[in-house]
Amino acid sequence: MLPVLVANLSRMLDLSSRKLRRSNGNHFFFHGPWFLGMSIFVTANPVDARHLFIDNFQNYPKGKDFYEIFELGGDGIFIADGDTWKYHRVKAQMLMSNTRFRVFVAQLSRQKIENALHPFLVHASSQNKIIDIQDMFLRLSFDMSTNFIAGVDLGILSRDLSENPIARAIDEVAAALFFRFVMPRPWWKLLRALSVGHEKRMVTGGRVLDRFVAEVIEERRREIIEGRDAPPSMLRSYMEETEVQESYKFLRETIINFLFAARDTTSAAMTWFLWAMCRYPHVEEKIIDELNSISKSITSDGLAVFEAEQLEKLIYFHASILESLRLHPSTPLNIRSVLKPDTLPTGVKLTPGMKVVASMYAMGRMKTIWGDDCLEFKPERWISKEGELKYEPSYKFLPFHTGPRSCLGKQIALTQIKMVIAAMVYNFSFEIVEGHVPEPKFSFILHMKNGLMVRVKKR
Ligand code: HEM
Repeated sequence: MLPVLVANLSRMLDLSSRKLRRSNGNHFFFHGPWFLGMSIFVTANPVDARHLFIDNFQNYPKGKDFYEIFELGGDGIFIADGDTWKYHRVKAQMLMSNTRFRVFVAQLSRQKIENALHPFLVHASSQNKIIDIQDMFLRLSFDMSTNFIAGVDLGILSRDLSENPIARAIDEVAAALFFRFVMPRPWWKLLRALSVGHEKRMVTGGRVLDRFVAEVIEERRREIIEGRDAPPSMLRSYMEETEVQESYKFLRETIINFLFAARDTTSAAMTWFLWAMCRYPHVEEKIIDELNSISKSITSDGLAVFEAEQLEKLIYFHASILESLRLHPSTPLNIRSVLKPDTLPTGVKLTPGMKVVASMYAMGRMKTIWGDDCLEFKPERWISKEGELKYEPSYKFLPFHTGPRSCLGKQIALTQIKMVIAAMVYNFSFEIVEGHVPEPKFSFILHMKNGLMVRVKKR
């Protein structure tokens, strides 16, 4: 069974979605070889999701295996369970729901659009260059995230697209984490003991990240001691609180967990959305019409930039982003452990030691949830007859997860996606290079396997 699984990894999302669509109850069990004791319950059923993530959420923690796989992130919000998780969650929630913080993130996004994104696209357009827009979004999203999380701008999105050691370390660590996730535990443990392959890169990448984190914490500490002004950031705000001032461990875990939570998710969402704009020009046209109805400022380059609060008014644009996330959720799978024996409302019995996987990718493609046209890209499905946004329960639409562990960065991510995409499609047109077929890649994040190669033209 396992060699078949490994050989089909790249097609795993589509294969499992097909199986989920055909299975009674839209769920199934996957049993690995007996000697691994692997028993996984895979579901795309909203009734299961509601029970697992909301009603009996305490029984489905991330678990010990998850903790071991993601050891680099320590006890951070993304990894921890119980009281440690709650502590991180309460602190982060307070900061991220603060209006001043949200306004600051929007201002920062605007600066990045004007100073990095627009110059990059103007240059690419004037040179008639083919660009990998996935790589561009990863760079932009990394710059934006390090800025609001740690207060540093690494300037990774630049004209020359030079390689950055910190971004490379994150990529290598993420690939190694995924390798651990899909390989039997004894296998990756052996590679770790031998310090070879992904495991070796995990160690070297981890060191680069730790050095980066140590430097930014030291820099913020000096700013505070010397009474220097600095733009607000998560790190600075935490360090100004006496309670956590000295806890290096807490600050380190916050930076690492938030970098992993924010960078790839947001950039993957932007990449699939831009792909949708190229693939469905009638949707793009409607979005541009909507953008024409709100106020904008014109930069010295003669390019339009939109403010977050203006973009909030646009229903069709918002609906299109939800539609893109429905078909291409940034995190395609969500994994949990089983603490105590439990019976789901659908009658399935789960026992401790099993793993539970909810496929957001499959859920977005279920006729039982979205109707016969579930595979079509139709922003209209999110809009009522009265022209308002339709409410869909979060356990049915899981790209930002649901329940007590739902995404804390949802509003920030939506703001960034809207500001960036508006500044792109209003000023530039994009065309996918002929013969380039974007394909989902099977990993924690729904990246495109071969990037998204496009030509860009100034409108
Ligand atoms: C389009 C962009 C994003 C998507 C689709 C997304 C999606 C998700 C999902 C599915 C989870 C649940 C993961 C799990 O339980 O295993 C999650 C958790 C989380 N997200 Fe996001 N996210 C996005 C952007 C962001 C950003 C920009 C931030 C930070 C500013 C962020 C911060 C977090 C945090 C801290 C958690 C952990 C919550 C907890 O466990 O209590 N996310 N996100």
